[in-house]
Amino acid sequence: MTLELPEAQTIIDNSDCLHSEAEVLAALDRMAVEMTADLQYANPIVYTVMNGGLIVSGHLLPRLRFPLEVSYMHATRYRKETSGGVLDWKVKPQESMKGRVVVIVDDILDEGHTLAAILEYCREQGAKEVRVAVLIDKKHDRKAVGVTADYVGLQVEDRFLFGCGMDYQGYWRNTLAIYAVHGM
Ligand SMILES: O=P(O)(O)OC[C@H]1O[C@H](OP(=O)(O)OP(=O)(O)O)[C@H](O)[C@@H]1O
Ligand code: HPA
Repeated sequence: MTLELPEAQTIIDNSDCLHSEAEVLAALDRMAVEMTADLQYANPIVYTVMNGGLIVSGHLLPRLRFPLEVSYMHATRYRKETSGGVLDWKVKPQESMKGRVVVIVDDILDEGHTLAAILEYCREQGAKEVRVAVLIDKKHDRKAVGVTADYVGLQVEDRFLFGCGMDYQGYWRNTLAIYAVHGM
């Protein structure tokens, strides 16, 4: 369902800004330093998990000043809802990852079911190593067993977030700052 414009505007006007644009950019700088130290000689394929990973990748990739290939996959389980359901693979990776170092970039590690399925897929496909970079790791104890990220920009409280790739009812992926929906 598409929101009426006033409603979409009210959502952001009433939200709580948890991390400013400057804080997000500083977090991306830190992630890039760590990733460069670990991966500059690894010749990785870096996959953006669409749609949420789009903004993070757009800012992170130019900070990785070493040779790498770029691709994407699309897996979704929240759609326009605030709780996740069954994972729907819309686009699986198209190229061979056999023997390669694979880096997965996403906006958020929440309950971890999306990443669990992606990690399983990459290992089945013969990736030599899989590293995970997320801007946000949400703080709670409902994580899928064994799912962690190697590079994390910000630890954020357990609220429903939007901005920097994350949507609320399909809107507001297009900010750099991170917001929490009022009352959620
Ligand atoms: O850790 P989890 O609880 O599995 O949630 C994290 C996933 O949820 C979001 O994707 P979503 O399903 O909303 O798809 P979208 O990015 O296309 O909106 C986000 O971009 C992550 O990929
Ligand atoms: O808090 C969230 N906000 C938006 N999308 C999400 N996908 C998982 N968790 C979230």
